[in-house]
Amino acid sequence: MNLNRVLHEQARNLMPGGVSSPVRAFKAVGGDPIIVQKALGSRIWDVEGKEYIDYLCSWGPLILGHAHPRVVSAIKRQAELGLSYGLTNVHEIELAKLVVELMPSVEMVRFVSSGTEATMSAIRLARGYTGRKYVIKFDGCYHGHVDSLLVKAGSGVATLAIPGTPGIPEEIANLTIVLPYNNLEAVKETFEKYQDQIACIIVEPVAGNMGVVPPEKGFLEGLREITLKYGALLIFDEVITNFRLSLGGAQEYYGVQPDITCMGKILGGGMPLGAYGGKKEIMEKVAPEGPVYQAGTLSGNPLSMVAGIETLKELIETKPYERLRKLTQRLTSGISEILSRKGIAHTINQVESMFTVFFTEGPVKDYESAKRSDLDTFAKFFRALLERGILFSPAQFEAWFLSVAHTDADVDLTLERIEDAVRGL
Ligand SMILES: NCC(=O)CCC(=O)O
Repeated sequence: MNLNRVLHEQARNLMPGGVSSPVRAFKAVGGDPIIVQKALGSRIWDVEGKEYIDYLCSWGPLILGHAHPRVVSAIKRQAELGLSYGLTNVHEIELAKLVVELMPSVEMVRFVSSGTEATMSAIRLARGYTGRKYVIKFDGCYHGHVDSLLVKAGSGVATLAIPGTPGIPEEIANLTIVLPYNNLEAVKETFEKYQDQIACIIVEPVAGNMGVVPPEKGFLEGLREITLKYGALLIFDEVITNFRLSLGGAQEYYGVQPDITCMGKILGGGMPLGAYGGKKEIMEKVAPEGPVYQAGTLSGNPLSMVAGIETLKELIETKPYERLRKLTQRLTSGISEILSRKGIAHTINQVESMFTVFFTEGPVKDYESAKRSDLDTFAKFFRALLERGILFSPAQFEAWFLSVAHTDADVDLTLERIEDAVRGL
């Protein structure tokens, strides 16, 4: 019997669904989830020794590919010097400096251990700073598993079609107002109704959790304008987009500056790391400088810090963005060509090195249109590719990622295998 299946069965007795995060169970696409043995560069191997070209890239952090030598040796060096101090270390100062230099709107930053912690803390800070309680989020956006942000969320919640999550009291969910993405009119109407009761808007500047959905022209600018008008804060959840679209994230890419930015994924170079940051005036409200409390035993962990520092330095020194965009473009146009030839309805949304294949005519501009994708075709496509050694997100409402380790030859091989896979669809 397949070792992946044997181990998954064991795991299911020990961990809910046999996983530490729901999407890893491959529930929406059927078939056995793979159990990983190792990974290097653009490749990942399961416990059977089967090799895959990896476009999941750990859900986004691995822009340098798996086990990049520069990052790995920094972690090894640091490990000899201690794994955690629970006190400030010099690497925090260095990474904070890099973040402040690179992200246009960030003057001060607080490190945490995950993207979820970053968004949870950012919301608290926005409420503490404004003294208001309502939060606006967008349908199909996902900001981690924070109570008040898990309302009509994308990512795994959308994938498993969970309408709402038990365990979140109505009183808390009621403080979150959910609006359609790319719909400024709805935002305006909501502010007219709630006026000065809205603490903040939180938004993925490029949605990545209903599949990739770019902001329409004027959407982010409009959010900036409205929040300024009503004295609410604008929070960009850049956990996926930071250092992915450009060195300065989506805020640099689109030229719109939020008040608070949530970071993660690439920031930690594959180690657990999140952060939130923004203008000094706002960040100085965070304890111990100010009254808004937030803490963490492992926050600023030296292993995560050095992994983040080396990742950012590598990106600064090599500026891989144009090459990544072109390589991704070659992959997406190749996929589109193959699907068109086969007469399979599809739309591919790409922003730089992240993209999603939707099985619908499109355009896909919000969660309503993303949901038109034929999930049955998606599942078949996923399984056919997995069988042929191509791994991407086992969920429609996520992104594919390329890394600097992916080569032209990888893309050629991927297209060849996709061509073969769709023959059977
Ligand atoms: N884009 C969503 C994620 O990266 C989360 C992955 C997970 O739920 O494990």
